[in-house]
Amino acid sequence: MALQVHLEGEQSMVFNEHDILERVAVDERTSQTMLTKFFQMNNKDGHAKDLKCLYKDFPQHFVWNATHRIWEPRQRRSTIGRLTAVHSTQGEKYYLRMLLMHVKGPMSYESLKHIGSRTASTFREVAEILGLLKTDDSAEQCLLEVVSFQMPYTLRHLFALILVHVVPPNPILLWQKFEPYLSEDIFKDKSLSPEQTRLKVLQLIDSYQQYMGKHLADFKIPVPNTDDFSIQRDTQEIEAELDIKVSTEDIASVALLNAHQRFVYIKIINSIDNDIPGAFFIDGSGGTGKTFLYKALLATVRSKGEIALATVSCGIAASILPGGRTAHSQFKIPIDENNDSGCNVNKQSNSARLIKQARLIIWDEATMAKKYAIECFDKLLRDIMDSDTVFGGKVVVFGGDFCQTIPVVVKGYKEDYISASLVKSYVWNHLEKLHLVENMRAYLDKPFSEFLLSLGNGTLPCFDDSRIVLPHHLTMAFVDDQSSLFALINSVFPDLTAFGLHSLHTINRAILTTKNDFVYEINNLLMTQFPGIEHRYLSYDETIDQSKQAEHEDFLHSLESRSLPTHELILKVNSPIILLRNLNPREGLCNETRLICLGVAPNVIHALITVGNHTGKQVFLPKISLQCSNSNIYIVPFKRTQFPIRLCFAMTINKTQGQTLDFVGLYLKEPVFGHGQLYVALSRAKTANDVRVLVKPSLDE
Ligand SMILES: Nc1ncnc2c1ncn2[C@@H]1O[C@H](COP(=O)(O)OP(=O)(O)OP(=O)(O)O)[C@@H](O)[C@H]1O
Repeated sequence: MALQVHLEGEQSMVFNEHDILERVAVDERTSQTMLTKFFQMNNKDGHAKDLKCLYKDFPQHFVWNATHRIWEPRQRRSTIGRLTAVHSTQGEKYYLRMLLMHVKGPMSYESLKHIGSRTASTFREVAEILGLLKTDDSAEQCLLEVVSFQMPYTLRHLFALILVHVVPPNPILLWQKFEPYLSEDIFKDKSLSPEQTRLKVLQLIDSYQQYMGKHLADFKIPVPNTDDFSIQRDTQEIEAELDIKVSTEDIASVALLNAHQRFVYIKIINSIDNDIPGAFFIDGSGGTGKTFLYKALLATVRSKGEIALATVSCGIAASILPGGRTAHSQFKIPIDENNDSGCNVNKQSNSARLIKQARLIIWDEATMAKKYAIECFDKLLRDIMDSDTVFGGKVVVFGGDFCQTIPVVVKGYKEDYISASLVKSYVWNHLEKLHLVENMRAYLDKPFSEFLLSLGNGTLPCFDDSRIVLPHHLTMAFVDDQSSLFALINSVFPDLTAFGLHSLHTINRAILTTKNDFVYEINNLLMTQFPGIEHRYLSYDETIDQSKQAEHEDFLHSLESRSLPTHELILKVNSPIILLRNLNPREGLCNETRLICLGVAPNVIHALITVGNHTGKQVFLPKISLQCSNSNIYIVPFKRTQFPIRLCFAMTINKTQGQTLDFVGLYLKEPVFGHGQLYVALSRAKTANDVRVLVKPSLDE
């Protein structure tokens, strides 16, 4: 059903040739339109008031009587409403349409201009305040909102992040405007001249950007032309590695290694100490202490003042290891595997020097990497080391668990997954296989640990070829969709106010499920119960080809993808959120990092990191433009400007790989479909008491 859109007093009116125009103009009946009557209904009609719906959804509940020009309650058949198209050149009418698409239950044209305590003078202004328009000053607004926190260290990180991910139109102006705030703490050092202070601040920002693959010069920010700056640039990558703090806990972990871990540890350290080339693969199922062992190895090498590179196939696991980075960013492996140019590391570069100096290179979750990436890495090392030996004769340690997730091949079959994986590479036969077998995560619960082992190895008895029976004490009885889901929610989150205490025990609980649709359903449900005031953020969506914008705008807002934030993001202070992009893995901001939302402002979110090595760190997140990595899945390629986050009371199973959770609620509305998904989900818990599984029986059961 087409719904009229017009500015106040600018509706089309139908009248007869002989009608007297003065009368027509004041005739209430002919001047009423679907839109003016929609406003009236929201004012006066009890049902419409309760519904408080969007204009486009109104025809689902009311039907337009064209003769009497009134909305009447709908008796039958639901209809989908569509607002008539308005081109962006039509100014205020275009912005009015935009607001009608997003503001629920408006009572008049005027009411659309009220936002909280403010009254805007135009619809455009309202659209801008609601974040529906892309503004050139969003980076500046974001920094201004953070300035009041007086945290120059965090502000510098945000500034670096904004330059790389927000790409403001005039970085130099931004620098000039915020230099005093960015320098506040360093300025207090009276031993530094103003020039030296500026140099130091710029060096710091430049060094943060380096891990995002950029430098200040890329943004034309004038860097002092001093030797200090270029020397620092030349050595900063190596110095940053040497500066990684070795925690006393990681040093102490060497003494705690179990017999298998110790065997592997000694073997690897022996290779390093005696300069013996070594290429190892540590195979261990979930919880057998691979990460614990890597930390012990890294601490041992680094505490001797030597370089150990910690890399991982995925962002979140990188943030768990001290100094961890994704292997793709550390070794500059091309994303496109058809690109045969190899790793983008120049043999004379600082990155190559760093790799050459490294005494140990770890690549965790190598089972998730495609064989081509590991082969690129092998070629890079041979080139840098001028050697024909595998991995250039360096000590390289891969690790992973083939029972968990293996490489993702879009729309691929089982054979495609296997043929893309490390085991099918020429490299595989060169790796010395070392095994960890004792489940240290579930060591307090032996029967649970043994159950996980059989599940991972595929040795549990199956019926109907593929189904297994879960032990009774892990499952919850299914009554009906709603009450069973509420029971699961209550067992995982018995007290939602506990999030406000920022206790890690509360934050480290999650409902895991198989599909994003179920994730949205649970997150939305929990958000309605979560205490606090709702803050609503709407994304700005734009087609890459701008000529298609007007035609597709409504459609773009409705698009969902697992790698994109939603068009409408509802947040409350203290709600748990998850990051959707690798903003700066070195600083703990990875795809899948979980955080707590500490505060909200129109252009920035203040949050606390709750997983990995950066737990407890406060960060600020800007809105960024995100393009879906595979635009082909949409009819029209487009970008979405939104905070790169989602709620994470519930998550898909894959998002928790490598993590230990204090409580796992597994919601199986339909059977698990991916390789090792059930195993990954259950093996996040330490004991059987920390798991509850809700399985919805299939219709034939
Ligand atoms: N030797 C040990 N002594 C004490 N605790 C240990 C030991 N080894 C591992 N752990 C603990 O067991 C848990 C699981 O270990 P870890 O995360 O290293 O396993 P993992 O093999 O990396 O698991 P996943 O494959 O699921 O990522 C962690 O809480 C870790 O601290």
